[in-house]
Amino acid sequence: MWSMKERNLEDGKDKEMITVKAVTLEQHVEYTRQCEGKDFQITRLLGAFRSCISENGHILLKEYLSGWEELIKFMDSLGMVFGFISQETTTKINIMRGHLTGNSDEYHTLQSMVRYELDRGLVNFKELPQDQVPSGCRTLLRLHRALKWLQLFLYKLSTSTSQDNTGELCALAYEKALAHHHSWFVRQAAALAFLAMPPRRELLQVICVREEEEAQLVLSTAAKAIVRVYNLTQDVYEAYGMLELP
Ligand SMILES: CCCCCCCCCCCCC/C=C/[C@@H](O)[C@H](COP(=O)(O)O)NC(=O)CCCCCCCCCCCCCCC
Repeated sequence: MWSMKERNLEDGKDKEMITVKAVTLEQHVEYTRQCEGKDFQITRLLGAFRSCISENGHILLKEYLSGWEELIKFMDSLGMVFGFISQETTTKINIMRGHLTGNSDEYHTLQSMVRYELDRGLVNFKELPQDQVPSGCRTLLRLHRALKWLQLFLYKLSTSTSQDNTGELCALAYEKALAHHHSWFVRQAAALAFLAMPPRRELLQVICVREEEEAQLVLSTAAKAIVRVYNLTQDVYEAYGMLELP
Protein backbone atom coordinates (compact mmCIF):
# COMPACT_ATOMS: atom_id res chain seq x y z
CA MET A 1 0.00 0.00 0.00
CA TRP A 2 2.69 2.43 1.06
CA SER A 3 5.04 1.62 -1.82
CA MET A 4 2.18 1.97 -4.30
CA LYS A 5 1.61 5.53 -3.12
CA GLU A 6 5.35 6.08 -3.20
CA ARG A 7 5.47 5.09 -6.87
CA ASN A 8 2.61 7.47 -7.58
CA LEU A 9 4.74 10.29 -6.23
CA GLU A 10 7.64 9.26 -8.42
CA ASP A 11 5.32 9.12 -11.44
CA GLY A 12 4.48 12.76 -10.80
CA LYS A 13 0.99 12.16 -9.35
CA ASP A 14 2.03 13.85 -6.18
CA LYS A 15 -1.28 15.46 -5.23
CA GLU A 16 -2.88 12.29 -3.98
CA MET A 17 0.32 11.36 -2.19
CA ILE A 18 0.56 14.64 -0.33
CA THR A 19 -3.07 14.41 0.79
CA VAL A 20 -2.62 10.87 2.05
CA LYS A 21 0.61 11.82 3.77
CA ALA A 22 -0.83 14.93 5.38
CA VAL A 23 -3.60 12.92 7.03
CA THR A 24 -1.25 10.23 8.25
CA LEU A 25 1.36 12.69 9.44
CA GLU A 26 -1.37 14.56 11.29
CA GLN A 27 -2.25 11.34 13.06
CA HIS A 28 1.37 10.93 13.99
CA VAL A 29 1.61 14.50 15.27
CA GLU A 30 -1.55 13.84 17.31
CA TYR A 31 0.05 10.76 18.80
CA THR A 32 3.28 12.57 19.64
CA ARG A 33 1.26 14.63 22.18
CA GLN A 34 1.42 11.51 24.33
CA CYS A 35 5.20 11.68 24.10
CA GLU A 36 5.37 15.31 25.10
CA GLY A 37 7.53 14.61 28.12
CA LYS A 38 10.24 13.34 25.81
CA ASP A 39 12.98 15.70 24.80
CA PHE A 40 13.40 14.40 21.27
CA GLN A 41 10.58 14.40 18.72
CA ILE A 42 11.13 13.44 15.12
CA THR A 43 8.38 15.85 14.01
CA ARG A 44 10.46 18.74 15.39
CA LEU A 45 13.48 17.38 13.54
CA LEU A 46 11.41 17.19 10.38
CA GLY A 47 10.10 20.73 10.93
CA ALA A 48 13.60 22.15 11.33
CA PHE A 49 15.07 20.44 8.27
CA ARG A 50 12.05 21.39 6.18
CA SER A 51 12.01 25.01 7.25
CA CYS A 52 15.75 25.48 6.74
CA ILE A 53 15.22 25.69 2.98
CA SER A 54 14.21 29.18 1.90
CA GLU A 55 11.91 29.85 -1.05
CA ASN A 56 14.89 30.40 -3.34
CA GLY A 57 16.56 27.18 -2.24
CA HIS A 58 19.06 28.70 0.17
CA ILE A 59 19.93 26.97 3.45
CA LEU A 60 18.90 29.02 6.48
CA LEU A 61 21.60 28.44 9.06
CA LYS A 62 19.59 29.09 12.24
CA GLU A 63 16.97 26.53 11.28
CA TYR A 64 19.64 24.09 10.06
CA LEU A 65 21.37 24.27 13.44
CA SER A 66 18.03 23.75 15.24
CA GLY A 67 17.69 20.48 13.33
CA TRP A 68 21.09 19.47 14.65
CA GLU A 69 20.12 20.44 18.17
CA GLU A 70 17.18 18.02 17.93
CA LEU A 71 19.62 15.29 16.91
CA ILE A 72 21.76 16.03 19.96
CA LYS A 73 18.67 15.50 22.14
CA PHE A 74 18.13 12.18 20.43
CA MET A 75 21.70 11.04 21.03
CA ASP A 76 21.57 12.20 24.64
CA SER A 77 18.43 10.14 25.22
CA LEU A 78 20.34 7.02 24.13
CA GLY A 79 22.81 7.21 26.99
CA MET A 80 26.47 7.74 27.79
CA VAL A 81 27.92 5.54 25.03
CA PHE A 82 26.87 8.15 22.50
CA GLY A 83 28.23 10.99 24.63
CA PHE A 84 31.38 11.51 22.56
CA ILE A 85 29.36 11.77 19.35
CA SER A 86 26.89 14.15 20.97
CA GLN A 87 29.80 16.17 22.41
CA GLU A 88 31.50 16.40 19.02
CA THR A 89 28.25 17.55 17.44
CA THR A 90 27.77 20.15 20.19
CA THR A 91 31.32 21.45 19.60
CA LYS A 92 30.60 21.94 15.91
CA ILE A 93 27.24 23.62 16.62
CA ASN A 94 28.90 25.96 19.13
CA ILE A 95 31.51 27.00 16.56
CA MET A 96 28.70 27.77 14.14
CA ARG A 97 26.70 29.65 16.80
CA GLY A 98 29.85 31.63 17.59
CA HIS A 99 30.07 32.74 13.95
CA LEU A 100 26.38 33.59 13.84
CA THR A 101 26.56 35.75 16.95
CA GLY A 102 27.02 39.34 15.89
CA ASN A 103 27.19 38.41 12.19
CA SER A 104 23.64 37.31 11.65
CA ASP A 105 23.37 38.88 8.19
CA GLU A 106 26.61 37.35 6.91
CA TYR A 107 25.71 33.98 8.41
CA HIS A 108 22.01 34.09 7.55
CA THR A 109 22.29 31.38 4.92
CA LEU A 110 24.89 28.87 3.81
CA GLN A 111 25.25 30.85 0.58
CA SER A 112 25.86 34.18 2.34
CA MET A 113 28.33 32.52 4.72
CA VAL A 114 30.32 31.03 1.84
CA ARG A 115 30.51 34.37 0.04
CA TYR A 116 31.46 36.24 3.21
CA GLU A 117 34.17 33.81 4.31
CA LEU A 118 35.65 33.40 0.83
CA ASP A 119 35.70 37.15 0.17
CA ARG A 120 37.65 37.72 3.39
CA GLY A 121 40.01 34.78 2.97
CA LEU A 122 38.62 33.12 6.10
CA VAL A 123 38.45 29.64 4.59
CA ASN A 124 41.56 27.51 5.02
CA PHE A 125 42.20 25.34 2.00
CA LYS A 126 45.33 24.03 3.75
CA GLU A 127 45.70 22.61 7.27
CA LEU A 128 44.34 24.98 9.94
CA PRO A 129 46.72 26.45 12.59
CA GLN A 130 45.79 25.04 16.04
CA ASP A 131 45.01 28.44 17.57
CA GLN A 132 42.59 29.54 14.84
CA VAL A 133 38.81 29.19 15.11
CA PRO A 134 37.68 26.92 12.27
CA SER A 135 35.68 28.65 9.56
CA GLY A 136 31.94 28.18 9.23
CA CYS A 137 32.53 26.53 5.84
CA ARG A 138 34.86 23.90 7.30
CA THR A 139 32.68 23.28 10.35
CA LEU A 140 29.44 22.95 8.44
CA LEU A 141 31.14 20.57 6.01
CA ARG A 142 31.67 18.15 8.94
CA LEU A 143 27.98 18.33 9.83
CA HIS A 144 27.03 18.04 6.19
CA ARG A 145 29.00 14.79 5.80
CA ALA A 146 27.30 13.40 8.91
CA LEU A 147 23.93 14.32 7.42
CA LYS A 148 24.65 11.86 4.63
CA TRP A 149 25.10 9.19 7.27
CA LEU A 150 21.79 10.16 8.85
CA GLN A 151 19.93 10.15 5.56
CA LEU A 152 21.19 6.63 4.76
CA PHE A 153 20.47 5.40 8.26
CA LEU A 154 16.90 6.74 8.32
CA TYR A 155 16.24 5.23 4.92
CA LYS A 156 17.63 1.87 6.04
CA LEU A 157 15.60 2.02 9.22
CA SER A 158 12.42 2.83 7.30
CA THR A 159 12.84 -0.22 5.06
CA SER A 160 14.09 -2.61 7.77
CA THR A 161 12.16 -5.09 9.89
CA SER A 162 12.23 -5.92 13.59
CA GLN A 163 14.72 -8.70 12.79
CA ASP A 164 17.30 -6.23 11.52
CA ASN A 165 20.08 -5.15 13.82
CA THR A 166 20.10 -1.35 14.15
CA GLY A 167 23.82 -1.32 15.01
CA GLU A 168 24.57 -3.05 11.72
CA LEU A 169 22.39 -0.57 9.83
CA CYS A 170 24.34 2.23 11.50
CA ALA A 171 27.65 0.62 10.60
CA LEU A 172 26.65 0.09 6.95
CA ALA A 173 25.59 3.72 6.59
CA TYR A 174 28.77 4.81 8.37
CA GLU A 175 31.02 2.81 6.03
CA LYS A 176 29.34 4.34 3.03
CA ALA A 177 29.07 7.95 4.15
CA LEU A 178 31.55 8.84 6.85
CA ALA A 179 34.24 6.31 7.74
CA HIS A 180 36.65 7.47 5.02
CA HIS A 181 36.60 10.98 6.50
CA HIS A 182 37.54 9.73 9.98
CA SER A 183 40.77 8.63 11.65
CA TRP A 184 41.35 5.02 12.69
CA PHE A 185 40.72 5.95 16.32
CA VAL A 186 37.36 7.60 15.60
CA ARG A 187 36.31 4.64 13.46
CA GLN A 188 36.99 2.24 16.35
CA ALA A 189 35.05 4.43 18.78
CA ALA A 190 32.12 4.65 16.35
CA ALA A 191 32.12 0.86 15.91
CA LEU A 192 31.86 0.44 19.69
CA ALA A 193 28.98 2.92 19.89
CA PHE A 194 27.10 1.05 17.16
CA LEU A 195 27.23 -2.12 19.27
CA ALA A 196 25.25 -0.26 21.91
CA MET A 197 22.47 0.82 19.54
CA PRO A 198 19.09 -0.19 21.02
CA PRO A 199 16.94 -2.68 19.10
CA ARG A 200 14.62 -1.33 16.43
CA ARG A 201 11.50 -1.51 18.58
CA GLU A 202 13.12 0.54 21.37
CA LEU A 203 14.45 3.00 18.86
CA LEU A 204 10.96 3.52 17.45
CA GLN A 205 9.71 4.25 20.96
CA VAL A 206 12.39 6.94 21.35
CA ILE A 207 11.32 8.36 18.00
CA CYS A 208 7.74 8.17 19.28
CA VAL A 209 6.11 6.03 16.62
CA ARG A 210 3.79 3.11 17.40
CA GLU A 211 3.43 0.86 14.44
CA GLU A 212 5.18 -0.23 11.28
CA GLU A 213 3.27 1.88 8.77
CA GLU A 214 3.69 4.97 10.88
CA ALA A 215 7.41 4.24 11.31
CA GLN A 216 7.89 3.88 7.55
CA LEU A 217 6.03 7.10 6.88
CA VAL A 218 7.76 9.20 9.50
CA LEU A 219 11.26 7.85 8.83
CA SER A 220 11.06 8.04 5.07
CA THR A 221 9.55 11.55 5.24
CA ALA A 222 12.42 12.65 7.49
CA ALA A 223 14.97 10.99 5.18
CA LYS A 224 13.51 12.81 2.17
CA ALA A 225 13.56 16.18 3.93
CA ILE A 226 17.21 15.60 4.82
CA VAL A 227 18.10 14.53 1.27
CA ARG A 228 16.86 17.88 -0.02
CA VAL A 229 18.98 19.79 2.48
CA TYR A 230 21.95 17.54 1.79
CA ASN A 231 21.74 17.95 -1.99
CA LEU A 232 21.41 21.73 -1.89
CA THR A 233 24.38 21.96 0.48
CA GLN A 234 26.43 19.55 -1.59
CA ASP A 235 25.84 21.69 -4.72
CA VAL A 236 27.22 24.76 -2.98
CA TYR A 237 30.33 22.99 -1.65
CA GLU A 238 30.92 21.41 -5.04
CA ALA A 239 30.51 24.69 -6.91
CA TYR A 240 33.18 26.35 -4.73
CA GLY A 241 35.53 23.34 -4.70
CA MET A 242 35.21 23.02 -0.93
CA LEU A 243 34.28 19.36 -0.48
CA GLU A 244 37.69 18.44 0.94
CA LEU A 245 38.41 21.34 3.30
CA PRO A 246 41.00 20.05 5.81
C1 LIG B 1 22.77 7.57 17.57
C2 LIG B 1 23.71 6.97 16.63
C3 LIG B 1 24.83 7.86 16.33
C4 LIG B 1 25.66 7.34 15.19
C5 LIG B 1 26.48 8.42 14.65
C6 LIG B 1 27.26 8.04 13.44
C7 LIG B 1 28.44 8.87 13.25
C8 LIG B 1 29.50 8.43 14.19
C9 LIG B 1 30.80 9.10 14.09
C10 LIG B 1 30.95 10.28 14.98
C11 LIG B 1 32.36 10.46 15.39
C12 LIG B 1 32.50 11.66 16.29
C13 LIG B 1 33.90 11.81 16.76
C14 LIG B 1 34.69 12.92 16.15
C15 LIG B 1 34.84 13.01 14.86
C16 LIG B 1 35.67 14.08 14.25
O1 LIG B 1 36.97 13.62 14.03
C17 LIG B 1 35.00 14.44 12.95
C18 LIG B 1 35.86 15.35 12.11
O2 LIG B 1 35.99 16.59 12.73
P1 LIG B 1 37.41 17.32 12.68
O3 LIG B 1 37.82 17.38 11.22
O4 LIG B 1 37.19 18.69 13.28
O5 LIG B 1 38.37 16.48 13.47
N1 LIG B 1 33.74 15.08 13.23
C19 LIG B 1 32.65 14.76 12.51
O6 LIG B 1 32.67 14.03 11.55
C20 LIG B 1 31.33 15.37 12.94
C21 LIG B 1 30.49 14.21 13.38
C22 LIG B 1 29.15 14.58 13.84
C23 LIG B 1 28.39 13.32 14.19
C24 LIG B 1 26.95 13.52 14.12
C25 LIG B 1 26.19 12.26 14.25
C26 LIG B 1 24.74 12.52 14.21
C27 LIG B 1 23.97 11.35 14.58
C28 LIG B 1 22.55 11.63 14.78
C29 LIG B 1 21.82 10.39 15.11
C30 LIG B 1 20.38 10.57 15.07
C31 LIG B 1 19.62 9.39 14.62
C32 LIG B 1 18.17 9.78 14.51
C33 LIG B 1 17.29 8.63 14.29
C34 LIG B 1 15.91 9.07 14.25
